[in-house]
Amino acid sequence: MVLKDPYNRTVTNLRISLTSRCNLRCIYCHAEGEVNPKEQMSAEDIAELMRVGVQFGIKNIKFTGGEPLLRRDLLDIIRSVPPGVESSMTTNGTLLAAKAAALKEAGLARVNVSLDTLRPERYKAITGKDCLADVLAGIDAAIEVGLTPVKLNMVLLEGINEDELDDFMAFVRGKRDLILQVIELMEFNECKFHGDVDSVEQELDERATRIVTRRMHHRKKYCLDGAEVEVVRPLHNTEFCAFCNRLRVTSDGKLKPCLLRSDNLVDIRGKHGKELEDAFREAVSRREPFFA
Ligand SMILES: Nc1nc2c(ncn2[C@@H]2O[C@H](COP(=O)(O)OP(=O)(O)OP(=O)(O)O)[C@@H](O)[C@H]2O)c(=O)[nH]1
Ligand SMILES: C[S@@+](CC[C@H](N)C(=O)[O-])C[C@H]1O[C@@H](n2cnc3c(N)ncnc32)[C@H](O)[C@@H]1O
Ligand code: SF4
Ligand code: SF4
Repeated sequence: MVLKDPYNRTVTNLRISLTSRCNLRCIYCHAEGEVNPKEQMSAEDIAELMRVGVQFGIKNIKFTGGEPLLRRDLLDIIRSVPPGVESSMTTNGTLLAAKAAALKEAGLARVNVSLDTLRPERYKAITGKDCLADVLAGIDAAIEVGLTPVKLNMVLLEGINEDELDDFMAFVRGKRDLILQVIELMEFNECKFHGDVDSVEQELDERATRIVTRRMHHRKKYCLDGAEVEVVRPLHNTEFCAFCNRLRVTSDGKLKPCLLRSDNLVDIRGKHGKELEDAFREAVSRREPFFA
């Protein structure tokens, strides 16, 4: 049975934050909208939640965080993804090189790797750590073992990386396993680097030989000069929200109907069986498009 929210949006995608911990300190991080989590869901509870999700029509599961690769029981969690469900992970990639093969073997389908710059000094300025080379090695390893397509998540930051768009396109050009995602900054903690996504879209519109609209969020995917570029543009975008099919789960065990709200969470700590199913239904019933 597939659940629909009061706005007729089906929920097919579960986005699970596995930890609030991270080994980087990105200047813009929204931490998936989590506010001071104090506990962490166990692998068993996550497995039960995924089973309930599948009962209600979940087809895709995204693991995120914090940094999901910091979870020691990550492979157990991936192995417990119910059959028939596509699982993917969004990671900063710093620890990916050594773990890519095991992730693939455990059943993970693909990864998105956050990479806002191809220049080491900028990487350090954005994330607080001088480890761009590790991320690049992680991307190579992910492609090598088939965690593909690998999406490179580049958050557009005014005065920081807007001039690197062509470099990124050159980086993904001709590589069928790499897709560039240009992401609009969602401002949290008064981060003031909102890049000009309008101009990027305009340029891509002019240069693209093919434009595809994805079902999810009605995101646009541009094909140009052998490069694939997806634009994630959530702010004040009523279409993005109208086609939102995801339910989030915070690392401390709360169902979160919208990334940008924290006033309508459904606590699932200590809930199992029928109680958990009811909580899942309740969270879906609380979903509202943020930009309407
Ligand atoms: N506002 C908003 N932003 C989202 C939503 N889903 C993803 N994002 C943002 O989109 C960017 C990319 O997120 P990822 O975790 O890499 O996943 P994705 O691209 O959404 O998913 P896939 O295309 O399935 O890999 C991040 O900046 C997320 O914060 C959403 O439902 N609402
Ligand atoms: C919160 S991170 C968690 C997973 C992992 N640590 C990583 O960085 O990929 C998930 C994604 O959200 C993006 N993100 C974080 N803060 C954001 C913001 N304020 N606006 C837009 N995207 C953001 C990151 O670039 C990353 O691609
Ligand atoms: S690596 Fe991910 S979770 Fe960590 S600070 Fe950067 S965006 Fe946030
Ligand atoms: S802002 Fe909320 S409703 Fe809109 S796409 Fe994101 S999670 Fe969905």
